Amino acid sequence: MWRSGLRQRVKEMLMILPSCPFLPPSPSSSQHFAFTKKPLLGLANASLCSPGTMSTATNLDGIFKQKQVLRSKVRKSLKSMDPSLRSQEDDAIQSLVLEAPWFKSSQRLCAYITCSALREVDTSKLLSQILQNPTKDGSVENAKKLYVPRVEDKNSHMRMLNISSMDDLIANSMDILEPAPVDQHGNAREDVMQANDPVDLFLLPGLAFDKSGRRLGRGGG
Ligand SMILES: Nc1nc2c(c(=O)[nH]1)N(C=O)[C@@H](CNc1ccc(C(=O)N[C@@H](CCC(=O)O)C(=O)O)cc1)CN2
Ligand SMILES: Nc1ncnc2c1ncn2[C@@H]1O[C@H](COP(=O)(O)OP(=O)(O)OP(=O)(O)O)[C@@H](O)[C@H]1O
Repeated sequence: MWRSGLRQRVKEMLMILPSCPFLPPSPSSSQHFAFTKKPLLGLANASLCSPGTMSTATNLDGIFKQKQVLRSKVRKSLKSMDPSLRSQEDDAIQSLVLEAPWFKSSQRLCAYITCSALREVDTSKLLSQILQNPTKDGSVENAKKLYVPRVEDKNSHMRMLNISSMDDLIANSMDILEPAPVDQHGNAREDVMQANDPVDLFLLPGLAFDKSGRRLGRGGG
C-alpha cells in the first residue's frame, strides 16, 4: 500500500533528461525529450479521431475537459493525504534521487522549488545538495549548475534562470519562490536558453503521469 502510493508520488516528480531539443545539443546523448503537448492517460484515442468523425476543436475541447476532471481528482486525493505519510514519501523520493548515479553525475540541472500549498513532492534536500555541491578535491570545476523557473507574465511566459543559493529566491504573486531577474550585483542571471552547455537533468513537478511517463501538469502552459 505504502509502496504503491510512493511509486505514484515518485511519478509526480518526473526526473528526466539527457538532452532536450530546445536546449544546446548534447553530442553524447541519443535520447530526446520534447516538450510537446501529448495526449495523456488514455486520452490518446480521442486525439487520434479522424476529422471526419470529430472536429479538431471538439477533440481538443474534450481532452481539455477530461484533463480538468483528472486534475480535480488528483488535487483532492493529494489534499486528503496524511501529512506524515507525505513527509515520509518526500524523504524516500529524495533519498532515491540523491543516491541515483544519474543524479550524482548530472552537472547542469533544471528543477522546481516546491510549493507545499500545492502538495508538490519536496525538492528541498535535492536543491541543497545541488547548491552545496561538495566535490572531493574541493574544486569548483565540477560544481553542479542549477536553473529554476521564473514566471515572467500572465501569459505563462516562463524562463529558467541560474541561481547559486536559496537566498537568490523571492516569493512571487502565487507564493512560489523564484529568482529575481538580476543577482545581488545587478547582473542579469543566466537564462538556460542562453547557456552554452546542455542540461543533463530536469526535475519537473507534475500532477499525474501515465504508465509511459506522459505528464499531466497544472494546465498553466
Ligand atoms: N513549484 C512550482 N513552480 C512552478 C510551477 C509549478 O507547477 N510548481 N510551474 C509549472 O508550470 C510554473 C508556474 N505555474 C503555475 C501554474 C499553476 C499554479 C497553481 O497554483 N495552480 C493551482 C490552480 C490555480 C487556479 O486554477 O486558479 C492548482 O493547480 O491547484 C502554480 C504555478 C513555474 N513554477
Ligand atoms: N495541442 C495543443 N495546441 C494548442 N494549445 C494547447 C494544446 N494542448 C494544450 N494546449 C494549451 O497549453 C496550455 C497547457 O495545457 P496542458 O493541458 O498541456 O497543460 P499541462 O502540460 O498539463 O500543464 P502545464 O503546462 O501547467 O505543465 C493550455 O493553455 C492549453 O490550452
